[in-house]
Amino acid sequence: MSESKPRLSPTATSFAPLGGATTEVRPRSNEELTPLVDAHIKLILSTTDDDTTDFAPSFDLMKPSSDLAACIDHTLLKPDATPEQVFNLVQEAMTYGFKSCCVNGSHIPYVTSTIAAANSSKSAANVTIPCAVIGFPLGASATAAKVYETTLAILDGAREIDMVMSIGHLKARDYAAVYNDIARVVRAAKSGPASRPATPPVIGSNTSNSSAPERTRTPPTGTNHTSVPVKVIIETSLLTTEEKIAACYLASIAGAAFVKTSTGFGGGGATVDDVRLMRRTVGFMPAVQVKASGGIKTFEQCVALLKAGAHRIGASSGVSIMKSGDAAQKESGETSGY
Ligand SMILES: O=C[C@H](O)COP(=O)(O)O
Repeated sequence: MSESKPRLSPTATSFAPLGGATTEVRPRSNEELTPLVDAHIKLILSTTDDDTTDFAPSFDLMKPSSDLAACIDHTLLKPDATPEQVFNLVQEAMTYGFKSCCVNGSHIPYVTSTIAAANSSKSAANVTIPCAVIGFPLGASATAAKVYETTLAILDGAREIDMVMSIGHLKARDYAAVYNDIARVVRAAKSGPASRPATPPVIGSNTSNSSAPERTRTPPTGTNHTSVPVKVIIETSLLTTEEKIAACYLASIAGAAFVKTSTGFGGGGATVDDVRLMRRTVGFMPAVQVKASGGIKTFEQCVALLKAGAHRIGASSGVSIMKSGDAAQKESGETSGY
């Protein structure tokens, strides 16, 4: 996606990320964070987005393409998702070239091994990677639980992490809790396998998945990553405008690679206005990207959200998005072949 210049011109020193390298996490206090958050809210609200110029991705948005597919996280997060449905998700992702398969942690080993098996039988490796949701869908888990969930998912092959922030602490303006929660997950994702805690002891054979094959948590090949990007889901449908700005600002300075609109389970999904606001809010740190997710069903929705500033799309309807775009092209006489 072509990176347009940040639309804001904050003084770098006033918004420099806190805490230096995000591999260290010095807990932050509300005394430190509240003035910074309030200043950013004021800045964003004062720069009305009268500039509605669209962001132009570096690829043609007139028809579905492999470039569009590479922006889509093909997602299956339903509580009743079966291994067969996960298998189909992976096949679809590899067929269309979607960026990732986004699933709950218990499905990560299966996604990892299914992609690896496909790659071993193909000359060209698939672009699709495993992506795990963490603290999903409520974000109300203890930080230590999110950290451990992150560690296990990466040991099982996850190459991206989509965490849900602590929404209640944000609404209580406990910015330290929100920041520290995100920063500790980011550190766990950046710290690399060597410093990850040992795998948990297997407690007896009467585990809830006793029918599941015994799994030894030795990192699958290719997971020797020292830096797995973390996306922070802020759940826009539950937030005011000021809270959306605060959440994106805190996620950015805590080391997030993306800010993401929705879980898809919070009663609302991605909107053009929210994506535009989020893109402006993180503009002071151009490396931070925006993911739109929740309720995205058509090619046209994807185009509108990408033009509003989204870098990535999360959707359980990836195949119909690609096909709906193709149908539109057929009507106009061109096809993309999907
Ligand atoms: O990206 C995560 C969302 O759960 C996808 O939501 P969706 O099922 O409405 O596409």
